[in-house]
Amino acid sequence: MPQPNKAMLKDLNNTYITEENSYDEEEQQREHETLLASLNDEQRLVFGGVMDSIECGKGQFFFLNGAGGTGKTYLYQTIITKIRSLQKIVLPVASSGIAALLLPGGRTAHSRFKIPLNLQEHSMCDIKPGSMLAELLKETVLIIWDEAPMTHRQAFEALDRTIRDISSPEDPNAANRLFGGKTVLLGGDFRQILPVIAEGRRQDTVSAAINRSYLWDSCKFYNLTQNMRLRVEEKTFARWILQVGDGNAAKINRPMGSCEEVDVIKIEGKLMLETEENQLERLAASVYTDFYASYDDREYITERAILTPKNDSS
Ligand SMILES: Nc1ncnc2c1ncn2[C@@H]1O[C@H](COP(=O)(O)OP(=O)(O)OP(=O)(O)O)[C@@H](O)[C@H]1O
Repeated sequence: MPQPNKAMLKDLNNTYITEENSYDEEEQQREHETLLASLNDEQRLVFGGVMDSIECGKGQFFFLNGAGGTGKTYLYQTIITKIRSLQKIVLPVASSGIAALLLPGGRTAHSRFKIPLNLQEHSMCDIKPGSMLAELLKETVLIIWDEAPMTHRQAFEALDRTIRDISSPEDPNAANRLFGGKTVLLGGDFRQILPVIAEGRRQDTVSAAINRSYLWDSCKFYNLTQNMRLRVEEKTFARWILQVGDGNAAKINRPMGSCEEVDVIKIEGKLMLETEENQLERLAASVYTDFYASYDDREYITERAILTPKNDSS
């Protein structure tokens, strides 16, 4: 009887790798074909670029830029199902738990890569060479990281150093390649939330963003521009959000002589919670209705969130 080789036995004992290899190839292939058939030209271009980088071992670093509704998640799903149908490993992560739940098999980046909470300029992830997680990373052909603009650049840099470090004993070239030669696809929208620096100034936020990293010089940039949402009210809302992000939304005129630097924009009444008192309690009660009856319902929790971009509740 043929004996399994050592590398195969090692993989079988690695629960992380076993878990990632447990997808049904045929089911993934079917799902992939359905998604692929409806990709628009912009999405197709990105799909081709990412697959080419993986298949030819180019190890490219990509950024997928696109406003809400332009089909980033849809495209990630198309790529993920393709890779899993080939019995290869892709690790989809997101900066926030909510976005991670939208990716099949997704996790938050901090939990997946053991990124330290107190990042410094030369931090590394807490992944020991030879550990199960290190072996999983070595086997991974693609990392997808959604909502990248809201994570501090030092988190990506820590992951870059860590993958080079754990891969280089077996592959000396890995030490000189971005992410040790792995293909990495970041995505998101710079108009949305940028890294939150507690009590930071504007320039602190700007210098923490991924586009200020040494990694950015090697990044291939893709843009999705077509809004793929079908419902009219969703399209209208998406258009308004885009105007807010671009600074073009209708503003409320400032009083004559005001030296205030920030603009005040008009928000439709139906999006407002009109209340003078107990504003935080009212907000929480309105977003999390029936919280105690529903807090352990995955769908209920996935569908709602309160964002506070300035890390300031007052
Ligand atoms: N090529 C496509 N064919 C059919 N439907 C699509 C396609 N691309 C996206 N969609 C649909 O459009 C809607 C928005 O897409 P998706 O959620 O992927 O956008 P997104 O860029 O991830 O948005 P957000 O940043 O708000 O999460 C979804 O309902 C999705 O199923």
